Amino acid sequence: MSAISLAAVTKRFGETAAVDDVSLEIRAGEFVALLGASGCGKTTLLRLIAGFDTLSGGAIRFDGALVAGGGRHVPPEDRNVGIVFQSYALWPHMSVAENVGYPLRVRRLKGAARAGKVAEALAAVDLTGFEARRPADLSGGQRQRVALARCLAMDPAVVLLDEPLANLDVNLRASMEDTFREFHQRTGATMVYVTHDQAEAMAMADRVAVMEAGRILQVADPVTLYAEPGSQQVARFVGNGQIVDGRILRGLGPDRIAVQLFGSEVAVRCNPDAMPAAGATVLLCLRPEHLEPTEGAGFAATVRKATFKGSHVILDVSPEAAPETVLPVWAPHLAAIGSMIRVRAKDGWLLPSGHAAAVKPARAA
Ligand SMILES: Nc1ncnc2c1ncn2[C@@H]1O[C@H](COP(=O)(O)OP(=O)(O)OP(=O)(O)O)[C@@H](O)[C@H]1O
Repeated sequence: MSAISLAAVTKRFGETAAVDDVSLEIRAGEFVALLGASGCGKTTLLRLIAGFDTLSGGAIRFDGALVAGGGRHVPPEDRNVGIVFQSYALWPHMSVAENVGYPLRVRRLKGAARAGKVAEALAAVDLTGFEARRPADLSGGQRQRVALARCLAMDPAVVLLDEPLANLDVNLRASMEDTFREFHQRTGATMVYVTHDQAEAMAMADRVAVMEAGRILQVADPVTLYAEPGSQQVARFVGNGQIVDGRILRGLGPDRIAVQLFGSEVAVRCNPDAMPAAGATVLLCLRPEHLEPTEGAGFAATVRKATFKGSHVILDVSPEAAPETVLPVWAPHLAAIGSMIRVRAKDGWLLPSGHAAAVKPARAA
């Protein structure tokens, strides 16, 4: 395994900066997901790490050794990087065992040593017994596991994965997520995983880097990213957070603050270093599970839509105080469309605004 250091990495195609001044330290053995919408630059960044493209600026280091930048470009085959693509890239005329053994053959590993490594790699992805099959006689998930085994057989220090589950159906994706996690635990390889699917990134990665327009907006572990998004873009992209206006009433503690929301008072979490002053208008991120129907205090809202989800119901409601806003609410029961209910916000996250003034927590009465 190798630590990867990206320092002010930039890649321009003509006028477009596909990757724009990206700096990121990936620890040896870490599993990092690059997450973003189509065209945000994640594949380009992966290609730069692999060595398929040259940098326009910045530097890339593996374990402190410069592999790209400052006029230097170590070619892909000398970076000890394994790559798994969306399209599997298997040889159709070769058997499973030949496909997995091919890079070892190129490295001139022979006989029992090669066969041993192939068997070990196939066992790791649960494909023992499939050695003689051709790729055409495998399912999509099995083909992707062959591609993973081929990568594993090389003992790469770094594994790069470019949307490897994009061609698979929903059920297979879930079982492949387990396969990737096990692969990571087993090999201890440093992994960089490109995806536009936030659930996939959150399920597998140690840290997720959210990208937009060639830049990293935020990099954090999945729990922090979900609970404490640093910007509106991240809040919306991760977990479909709704952004609403509120007004600061008073501080409640080092990281809690009372906010007026649709005419009712709610206590929300906030960054202790970015407490806005009382009276300030702020933006809150609310997720469906932060909201619940209530008989008591809360804000009045009209039910626009009710969707049964099995374990729970999602009610789309519009607050009376902001009829154009639609908020999904996690509810235990269905409610009639058009009915008026009361909704309580039991949690929420105050989005950092960047120009905050301190507000003192209220004294205990
Ligand atoms: N070889 C190229 N020549 C010109 N522009 C390119 C080239 N490769 C990528 N781009 C542009 O750079 C930007 C980032 O592309 P990239 O493929 O890295 O995005 P992505 O986030 O991986 O998207 P997707 O998920 O659709 O693959 C896009 O605007 C794309 O059109």
